[in-house]
Amino acid sequence: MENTEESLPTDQEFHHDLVSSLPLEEGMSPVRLRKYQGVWMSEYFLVGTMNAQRYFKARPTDILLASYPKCGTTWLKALAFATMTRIRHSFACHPLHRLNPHECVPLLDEISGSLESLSEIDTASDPRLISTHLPFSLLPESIKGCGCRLIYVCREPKDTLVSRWHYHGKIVTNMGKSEVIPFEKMFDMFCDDIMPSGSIWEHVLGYWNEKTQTPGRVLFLKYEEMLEDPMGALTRLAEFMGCPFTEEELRVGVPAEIVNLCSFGNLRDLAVQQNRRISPGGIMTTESYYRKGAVGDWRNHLSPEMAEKLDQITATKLQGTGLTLERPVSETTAMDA
Ligand SMILES: Nc1ncnc2c1ncn2[C@@H]1O[C@H](COP(=O)(O)OS(=O)(=O)O)[C@@H](OP(=O)(O)O)[C@H]1O
Repeated sequence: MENTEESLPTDQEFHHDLVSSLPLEEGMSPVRLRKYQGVWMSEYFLVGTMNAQRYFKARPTDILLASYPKCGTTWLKALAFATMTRIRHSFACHPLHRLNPHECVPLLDEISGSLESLSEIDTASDPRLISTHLPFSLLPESIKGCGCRLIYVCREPKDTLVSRWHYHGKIVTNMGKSEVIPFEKMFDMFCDDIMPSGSIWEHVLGYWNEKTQTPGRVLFLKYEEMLEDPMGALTRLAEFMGCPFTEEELRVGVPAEIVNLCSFGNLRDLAVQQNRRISPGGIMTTESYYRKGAVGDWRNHLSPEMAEKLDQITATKLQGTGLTLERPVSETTAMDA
């Protein structure tokens, strides 16, 4: 039979077919994982990822906020958005009072898999603030090649795992399911790199390698250091984004206003008051992104043996790279910071 234009699969159908042909892991139900280009990924984000890889056109002026899930993405988005748009928005009626930070910075690998979100990014004016959970290896070639700036936030793996497990519990509840994966099982999957966005160690190292190979391109932030010195982190962020605070802004306390606006306590209270469902896919509620905002909660979940095993993996994977994801010295909470 002759192929007419109608009978050819669209890119979207092609991508959906491709997703269902990929290796499947259902141990993290209801989140289904598929192995794509060597990385376990949440199935929800795969069509969006493929669309981004195929169609996204990066610009040298773009600023990409990248992170492994549960490492401080929400906070980084809030800080970067408030910093970049500070001339436009007064603190009294700031968009962050009514919007979740995830609604202020678009996700490149958008869950919907439609091209709408990509075209919205495409038409945005410079400089564009965009976010992703993709590992560096899966980024669209246009991002890898265009020299745009990357801001990466990383977090100590044991606390990241604990945060992920609690978040997963919320996904299960919000989807009306009852079975939460036992912590021990998620621990094993985490050690074996079978997590959404793949291995935390490969993820961090992908961006770390880019930082060492292309000086000046990547700002590397650590969640624990941000908690200890939020003002210091904000100062570095603003300088890296090309909009350092002026003498006058310092004098009238603009950085402190931004730190307070984006603080865990403030954003969590706003989210709890709103209590509404938001993207991705309307599964999560506004408050789902705020839990403890603390360092060291792994002590309440991991046995000494489990902690030792994860620390060993971290030490082995990062050996010789110059990067550390060390145990934090002090146990700062976001509420204190
Ligand atoms: N403003 C602010 N300050 C400090 N800490 C914050 C903030 N916002 C979110 N959080 C804490 O970050 C954890 C969620 O990580 P992410 O934002 O990366 O999650 S996500 O990937 O976007 O779903 C999660 O950590 P845990 O509390 O350990 O679960 C959140 O509580």
